[in-house]
Amino acid sequence: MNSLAWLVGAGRWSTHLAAAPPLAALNATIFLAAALDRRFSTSTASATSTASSDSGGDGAGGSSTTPPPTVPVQRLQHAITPQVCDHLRRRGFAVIDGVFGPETAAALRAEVAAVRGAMHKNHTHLVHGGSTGLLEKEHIWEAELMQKETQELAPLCAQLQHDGTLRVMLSLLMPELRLHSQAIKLQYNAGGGGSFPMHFDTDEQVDERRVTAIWYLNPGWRPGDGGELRLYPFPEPAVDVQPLNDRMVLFSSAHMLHRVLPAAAERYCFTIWLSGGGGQRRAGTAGQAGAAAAAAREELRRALSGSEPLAPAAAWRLLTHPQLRKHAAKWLHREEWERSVRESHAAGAGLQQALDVFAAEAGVVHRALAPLLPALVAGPPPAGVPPPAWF
Ligand SMILES: O=C(O)CCC(=O)C(=O)O
Ligand SMILES: [Fe+2]
Repeated sequence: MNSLAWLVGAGRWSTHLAAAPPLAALNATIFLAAALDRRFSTSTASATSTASSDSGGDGAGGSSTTPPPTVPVQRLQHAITPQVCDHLRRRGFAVIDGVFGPETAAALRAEVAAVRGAMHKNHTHLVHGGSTGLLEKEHIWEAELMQKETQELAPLCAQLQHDGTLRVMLSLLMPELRLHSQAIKLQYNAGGGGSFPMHFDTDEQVDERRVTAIWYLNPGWRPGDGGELRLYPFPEPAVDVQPLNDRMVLFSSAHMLHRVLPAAAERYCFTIWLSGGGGQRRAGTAGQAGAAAAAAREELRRALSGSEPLAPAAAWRLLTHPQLRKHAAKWLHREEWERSVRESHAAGAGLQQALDVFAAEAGVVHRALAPLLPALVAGPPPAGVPPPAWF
């Protein structure tokens, strides 16, 4: 297969690194700390909606008296505002503080801690030349709430696994998401440098995950503890989200490149993935969609077949194209992508294989996108190039 066929091919990756679900996520990286910090203060200000007035306390490390019997899910009705959805739609992510209040956050944290004994290690999935390997991430433990025994250890999390309030609120304000189902995962990062390499949470051609919602449960978090979630809302610069207590972050599962920076301290969170469709999108229109996708691929092939660099506007139209932007983002951040792979796994043959997969993928993207790279490096996109759609 030539580079371009691989890149815009029929939805199967011959080479990729995946994080959370099998075959689901691709990995990569860069980031300019000072500029980003400034950008982040602006972006969080507009992304953040304070859902409660009693969220100021730090929850005192989970030492609350009586745990609340249920999660006050009605608070999500206030948390998911039109402003939050607007940010999510336009920028691909949104951050909301004080979602459930400190007591509930402490109780949720205690539940994740209670499930620790039933957790398994998280693995990076390496797909290379048709075979798949699993590479353990250091210090990262996870649990899905499949078993009754685990649900009994974490009743509030089990409530959230089934409660539809978040899904309904997002569906009301963003009907285009067509959300249909959800799944929860509890995560404990033991510190000691635990991190996630760059990845997407899904590939549109693999499943219908649309929105990732992560709640952080870290009352004592301080700068220096690490473990920030770094988002790469390409073509905008990266944004760091501190894993602060009772904070929820929402982002596009398929299009938001992200990673977790090495954590020096223990870190608790859980994730709800909201998925769409239930097959509705494919039913009936599969033929049309297939034809449209084939035409789009053909158009891309033509555009990228030359060897001359494209002018900035033409190049950026392609760089923000749904089929190319994720590769462009990873290529742009390739140094950090490689670093994140090294940071997330122990030295050894598995890490070497992951680095080989990284090098192969970065090389393919480099060759396939060659006419666009001068414009990408010179960035940002010129005025008039439409921003990419996130959902
Ligand atoms: O822990 C986080 O902040 C994000 C984890 C993550 O990216 C994942 O589970 O896919
Ligand atoms: Fe992720």
